[in-house]
Amino acid sequence: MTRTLVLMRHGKSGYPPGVGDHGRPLADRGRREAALAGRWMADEGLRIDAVVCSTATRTRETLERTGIDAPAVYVDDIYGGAPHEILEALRVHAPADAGTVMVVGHSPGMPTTALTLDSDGHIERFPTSAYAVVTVGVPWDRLGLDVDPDARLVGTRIPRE
Ligand SMILES: O=C(O)[C@H](O)COP(=O)(O)O
Repeated sequence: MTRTLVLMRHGKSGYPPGVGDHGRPLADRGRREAALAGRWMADEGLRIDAVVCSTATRTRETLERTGIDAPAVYVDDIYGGAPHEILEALRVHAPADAGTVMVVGHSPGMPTTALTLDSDGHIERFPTSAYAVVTVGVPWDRLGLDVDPDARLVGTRIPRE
């Protein structure tokens, strides 16, 4: 089975006074671009089977705005997570039979995870709402272990009007 991993950074966020980092919401632009990302994914034929999302408000809101209604789990380790934590979350939470899994997280976690999986990959920039598409050649529960993931960074998309 070909597995595809979509690593998405949350949309542009706001900084309302008195709201801690974890609770910060999206800005209007972030809401629009997250919705656009959902449309771009659909247009390129990405049908998401399962989602692993950071617990931060801005990532939850990003997922909601994409319109993707696949089953989602919310994992605190994605918030501020390094690649090994993100891969561990996938090992634990990605359903074995899911063909395409999306992680909604942060920078630098999302782009560095893509480059950890494909060390020959290249990412010039990864602004808010960007997503990377990575094919993976091993079951989800082997990611991040001492196993070649046989992964390829297919590309990065930056949804903008
Ligand atoms: O992805 C990120 O850069 C962090 O979550 C910080 O978010 P921000 O850039 O919206 O402040």
